[in-house]
Amino acid sequence: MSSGTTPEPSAEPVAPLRVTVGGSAGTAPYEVLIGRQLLGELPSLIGTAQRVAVLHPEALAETGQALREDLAAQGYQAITVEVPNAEDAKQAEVAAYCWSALGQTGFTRSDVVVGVGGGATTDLAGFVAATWLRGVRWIAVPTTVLGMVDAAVGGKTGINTAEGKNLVGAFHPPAGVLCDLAALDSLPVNDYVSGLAEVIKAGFIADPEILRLVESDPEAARTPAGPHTAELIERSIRVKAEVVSEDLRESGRREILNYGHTLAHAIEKNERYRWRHGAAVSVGMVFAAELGRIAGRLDEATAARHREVLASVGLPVTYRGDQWPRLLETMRVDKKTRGDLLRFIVLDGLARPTVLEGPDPAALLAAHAEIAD
Ligand SMILES: NC(=O)c1ccc[n+]([C@@H]2O[C@H](COP(=O)([O-])OP(=O)(O)OC[C@H]3O[C@@H](n4cnc5c(N)ncnc54)[C@H](O)[C@@H]3O)[C@@H](O)[C@H]2O)c1
Ligand SMILES: O=C(O)C(=O)C[C@@H](O)[C@H](O)[C@H](O)COP(=O)(O)O
Ligand SMILES: [Zn+2]
Repeated sequence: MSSGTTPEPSAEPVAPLRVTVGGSAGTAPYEVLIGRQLLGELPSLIGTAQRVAVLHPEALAETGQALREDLAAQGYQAITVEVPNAEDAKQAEVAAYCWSALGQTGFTRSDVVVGVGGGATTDLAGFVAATWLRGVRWIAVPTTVLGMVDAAVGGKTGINTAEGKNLVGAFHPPAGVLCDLAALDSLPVNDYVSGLAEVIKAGFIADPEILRLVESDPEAARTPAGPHTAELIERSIRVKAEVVSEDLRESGRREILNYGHTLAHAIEKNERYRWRHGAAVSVGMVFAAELGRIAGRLDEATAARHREVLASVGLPVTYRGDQWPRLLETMRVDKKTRGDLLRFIVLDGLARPTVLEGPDPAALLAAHAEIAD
C-alpha cells in the first residue's frame, strides 16, 4: 500500500468514489472514499488536530510507519501504536495498552486516532477512540475486503470478552473512511475470501446483483484482480451505508446486517477466534437460510443458492456436528436475544430480510442438521 508520498510513475490521478453515510437523526455525515492512493486525503480529515495515533496490526508495521512519517512531515505529532494481528487485538488488555499510549502522548479531545488494518484493528481503534476522554475523532483506513465493505463503515466499535464476541463496545462513527484498493494486493487469499462472505451477505439481504457478479466468475471473485472487484466493494458499501444511515444504533432495520451472525459468533467463540469472521458468517448464513426455509419463509432454490455461491468462492458451508449444545448456549447471549427469546435474521425471499423470533427448537435442530459435518 502506498504511503501517499510516492505516486506510481504512470498512474493518472483518478478521483475517488465517495459514498456518504449518516446525516439523519442528528448524526454527523461522513464519507467513504473508494479508490487508489487515497492517503493524501488524510490531512483534510484530521484537520486541526495536533496529535495523531496510527493504530496498526503487526502485519502492517511498514504501512503504519510510512503513514506516521508522512503525517510527521506535515507537522503532526504522530505516533504508531502496534497491536496484535486479527482477533488477538480485540481484547481489554490491548485496549488498555492503547489508552496508555494515548495518555503518554498527552492525547486531548482535539486529537485523532487513525485505525489502519482489517476489521479487528478498526473495531479496536474505533473503540479506543470512543472511550478515550469519552470520545475523540477517528478515521478508518480499512485494508481488507471485509474491513472496507463492512467493519469500517457504520460506527460499531468494540472488543470481545471471555463470554463472547463484541460484547463490549460503543456506536462511534468515524470522521471518514479511506478504502485504498491497492491495499488488497498484499492480503492473503484466505483473508480476501473471508471478506467475500460479507459481500455475499449484502447480496442476499439487499442487492442480488452482487450475487450475479460473483456467480458469473467465482474464481475471479477470489482475487483483487477480478473484473468486478471495485463494483462488488462499492455495491456492498452502498448497502451498508444505506442501512446504517437509517438506523445507526440498531433499534430496528440495522439488525438485517446481522444475517448469519447469530451462529457465526458462536462458532468464532467455540473456535477461540482461530476461524476468520467471514468463514463463520458463511456457515451462519447457510444455517439462517435453512432455518428460514424450514420455518416456511424461504423458497428452496434461494436457500440452496446460499450453499452454492458461498462454496463456489471457497468459503465453508458446514461445521462440526458435535458442538451444537455449546453453540446454542452461546447464541443465548447474542445481542439480538431479548430475555429468553432467541431472535434470528432470516429471509422471506431474496433481498427480503426479516426477524424470526423464538423459533421452534425442532426447527433449530433441523437447520443445524443441514450444516453439520
Ligand atoms: N464493526 C463492524 O460493523 C464489523 C463488521 C464486520 C466485521 N467486523 C469485525 O471485523 C473483524 C474481521 O475483520 P477482517 O476479516 O478484516 O480480519 P482481521 O482484521 O482479523 O485481519 C485479518 C488478517 O489480515 C492482516 N491484514 C490486514 N490487512 C492486510 C493487508 N492489506 N495485507 C496483509 N495482511 C493484512 C491482519 O493483520 C490479520 O492478521 C472481526 O473481528 C469482526 O467481528 C466488524
Ligand atoms: O454493522 C452491523 O450492524 C453488523 O451487524 C455488521 C456485522 O457484519 C458485524 O460483524 C458486526 O460487528 C456484528 O455486530 P454485533 O452487534 O452482532 O456484535
Ligand atoms: Zn460481520
